[in-house]
Amino acid sequence: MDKLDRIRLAVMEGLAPLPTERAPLAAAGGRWLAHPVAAVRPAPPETCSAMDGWAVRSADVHGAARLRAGRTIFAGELPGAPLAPGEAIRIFTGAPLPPGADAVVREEAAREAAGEVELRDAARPGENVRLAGEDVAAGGLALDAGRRLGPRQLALLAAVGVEEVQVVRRPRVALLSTGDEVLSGRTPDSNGVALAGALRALGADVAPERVGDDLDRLAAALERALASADAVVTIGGVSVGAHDHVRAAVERAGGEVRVHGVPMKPGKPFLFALAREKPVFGMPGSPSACLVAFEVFARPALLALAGAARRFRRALALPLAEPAGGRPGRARFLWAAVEDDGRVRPIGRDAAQVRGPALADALVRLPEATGELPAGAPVETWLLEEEAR
Ligand SMILES: Nc1nc2c(c(=O)[nH]1)N[C@H]1C(S)=C(S)[C@@H](COP(=O)(O)OP(=O)(O)OC[C@H]3O[C@@H](n4cnc5c(N)ncnc54)[C@H](O)[C@@H]3O)O[C@H]1N2
Ligand code: MOO
Repeated sequence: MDKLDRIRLAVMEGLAPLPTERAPLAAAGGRWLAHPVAAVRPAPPETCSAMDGWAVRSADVHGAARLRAGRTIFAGELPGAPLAPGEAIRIFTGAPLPPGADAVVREEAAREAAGEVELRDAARPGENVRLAGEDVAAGGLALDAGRRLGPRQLALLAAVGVEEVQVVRRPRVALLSTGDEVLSGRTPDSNGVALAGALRALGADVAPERVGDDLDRLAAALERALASADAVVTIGGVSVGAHDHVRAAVERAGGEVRVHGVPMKPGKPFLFALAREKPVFGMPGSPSACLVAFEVFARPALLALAGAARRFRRALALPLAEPAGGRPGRARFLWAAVEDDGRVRPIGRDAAQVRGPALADALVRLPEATGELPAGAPVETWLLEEEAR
């Protein structure tokens, strides 16, 4: 673990999930489960056919066989009376297996004529049969606490009869874009756009605001933010310029600055504080630095508040498509495209760029001990999955 990892863990330390609430499935999408959820019903709900064909007793079909053709069972019907020895019942995919049947012979391997069915091959016990609960058993664990409920997870819960879940409340995040140039619009608030979207993609309710380079105004805005939000994210004003008031405003609000300045590029001036027991993330103003610092520190910490078990991006070791490096002694982050052959190609490196973040599929992290790396060297690659919002 390097210095940066220790700081990341220190930022997350003590950030517990927010209170929980009950939600019907229809309102639970995008939230994180507060508790493990057990299946109310099994999936599949009943032992059923996996094919259109004929339900049989496998003992009747040791090889090619001729059986009496019985009734038909469709999906949604009751299984009805047991299958008699020497009988085959026409059955469709998803229809419940009649008692006594233990295999289904596919339509294509059977021929029906004059009230009889001719079966070409032997039927093995269990063939083309799905057992009730073989996917998820009733009462068994459906999803664990800390799982995000996306469409596929909601589908699983719906399938096993869960109608309501206990989820962590949505974080309320105040987003303060600072700077006279941003307030006036001379510099577009591109970081505000990026972070509002990134926060909403985490399920947060976002309250964005712009504040000029005025310590009193900034301190007042921060006070209001701390009164109403679970967390505050500020943008700009955290380095050493004459107008960099974020630290002073945090201290005026009684905040305790835990981190200010981190061994990485870009994103070096990042600030983390606790004020009224709420986390305050001070992001650098330079666009690439702002988004890197968000990825490295704020996103995992906010995921902890939101109740997520998985807080870090999935990281793979992928080979560099071209040489890359930096000054040893601090971690270096590069926006990168993942090419079709699985190599990663860095895009730009200036701390003020907006192009790299927009075109990247991944963020590459070069460790602090690394200097220049040749093409082909494996590098830690954080995959940035699409988060539409
Ligand atoms: N003498 C020094 N100068 C700087 C240092 C340093 O250590 N010594 N650090 C540099 C580093 S590293 C970074 S990163 C930047 C970040 O500084 P701040 O966080 O104080 O950001 P600002 O000065 O307020 O703004 C920097 C830059 O970003 C633009 N900006 C600000 N907010 C937004 C926004 N919401 N959307 C888009 N762009 C924004 C702002 O206009 C400036 O151009 O400091 C270096 N300087
Ligand atoms: O780290 Mo600043 O974060 O590069 O320009």
